[in-house]
Amino acid sequence: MNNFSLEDLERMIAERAAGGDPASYTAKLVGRGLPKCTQKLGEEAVETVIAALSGDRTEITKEAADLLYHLLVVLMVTGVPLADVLAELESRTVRTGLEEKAARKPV
Ligand SMILES: N=c1c2ncn([C@@H]3O[C@H](COP(=O)(O)OP(=O)(O)OP(=O)(O)O)[C@@H](O)[C@H]3O)c2ncn1[C@@H]1O[C@H](COP(=O)(O)O)[C@@H](O)[C@H]1O
Repeated sequence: MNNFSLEDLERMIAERAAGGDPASYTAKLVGRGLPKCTQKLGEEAVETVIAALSGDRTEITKEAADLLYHLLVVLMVTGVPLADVLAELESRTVRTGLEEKAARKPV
């Protein structure tokens, strides 16, 4: 399983969403629109936090997998390729996180 990548999952999500198979969770979720997809992303984020605080590594692993899957769904629905997120992360590697934070424009 070590060859499986987030890019593979991103591709699978796009295929399932486009296919519209009624047996596909992805197609069903995407069909319910962005607000539902983002609601699920938020729920999985909270469940990952709860798992992390419990210290149960099996639960953390499962919740983190749910979180990454739902993040990829939201990226797909909003039209942001995973490659853009990875490029953003790569661009940040030239400086520390605290330097990057200081350089951000105030909101
Ligand atoms: N990685 C995942 C994955 N992770 C989590 N989930 C689904 O996310 C859902 C989260 O569970 P919840 O109980 O929170 O959600 P729910 O109760 O079903 O939804 P709501 O009632 O809240 O709307 C579960 O139904 C999980 O099956 C996933 N569904 C699909 N994938 C991948 O996507 C591929 C395609 O799946 P289908 O689209 O179903 O063909 C699969 O082969 C997997 O590789």
